[in-house]
Amino acid sequence: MAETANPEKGNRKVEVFDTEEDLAVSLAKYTADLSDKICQERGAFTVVLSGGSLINSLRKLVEPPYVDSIEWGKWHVFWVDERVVPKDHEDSNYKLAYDGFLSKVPIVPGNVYAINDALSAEGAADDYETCLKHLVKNGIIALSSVSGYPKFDLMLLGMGPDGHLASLFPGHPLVNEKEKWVTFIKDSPKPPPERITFTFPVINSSAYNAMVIAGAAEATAVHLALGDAKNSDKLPVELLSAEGELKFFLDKAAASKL
Ligand SMILES: O=C1O[C@H](COP(=O)(O)O)[C@@H](O)[C@H](O)[C@H]1O
Repeated sequence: MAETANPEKGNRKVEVFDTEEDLAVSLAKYTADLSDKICQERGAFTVVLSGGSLINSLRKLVEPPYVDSIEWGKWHVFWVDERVVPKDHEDSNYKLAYDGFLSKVPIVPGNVYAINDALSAEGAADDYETCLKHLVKNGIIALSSVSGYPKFDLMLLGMGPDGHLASLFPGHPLVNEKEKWVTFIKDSPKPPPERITFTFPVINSSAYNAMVIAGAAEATAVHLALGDAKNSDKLPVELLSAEGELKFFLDKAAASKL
């Protein structure tokens, strides 16, 4: 059973689920409904994944009815951040998503855009940005008429207990990057240190952003992001928005300090 915490604020919605299982069920329906709508509207669905616990929360998508009903052939899959490690490394967000999700659904392999793991962090970020520019040019990724940045259809995001999202960490200058679409970090406070990440202007230009948070470890950051606290140094999660809709999927533990 879900309840809506904090009434709507702008285009932000917050739903709290009794259990992480209920959350996963609702997240699958939300993603499948958007996939249906957007595949019909534009013939392609650009989905951005994060790493971490998010992938496990997508587990209902690889089961009936969704495994059979979603137009997987129209999906184009990206990563909001990636660790600069080989694709078969335990720390790879690609490997996590492939093992837990992508290998279980008929997405076209050529529509899965992993980073080039043969490059340095800087090279991989530039290469990924070039790939995005090419896909904007040929109309697979939309371009926001509001911001001028790429407008992905749906980003499925997670948050760490410190309030970071993607590889944008509290107090790190990358949080303020406005020029690049994709940038790199070599001193990530969370290992591994070398990563690439979408920047906030790209993340916040997304049509739909789903922020998925389960567990008590994140409750303080959730409270700062969604509660009435007035903190001057904003956490990355507090800077999150979306052009269309930003929806928080929380379990009771994550929402326990609201
Ligand atoms: O390092 C990362 O952490 C965040 C949060 O992960 P979680 O396990 O606490 O949900 C993740 O969203 C990001 O993609 C990943 O690289």
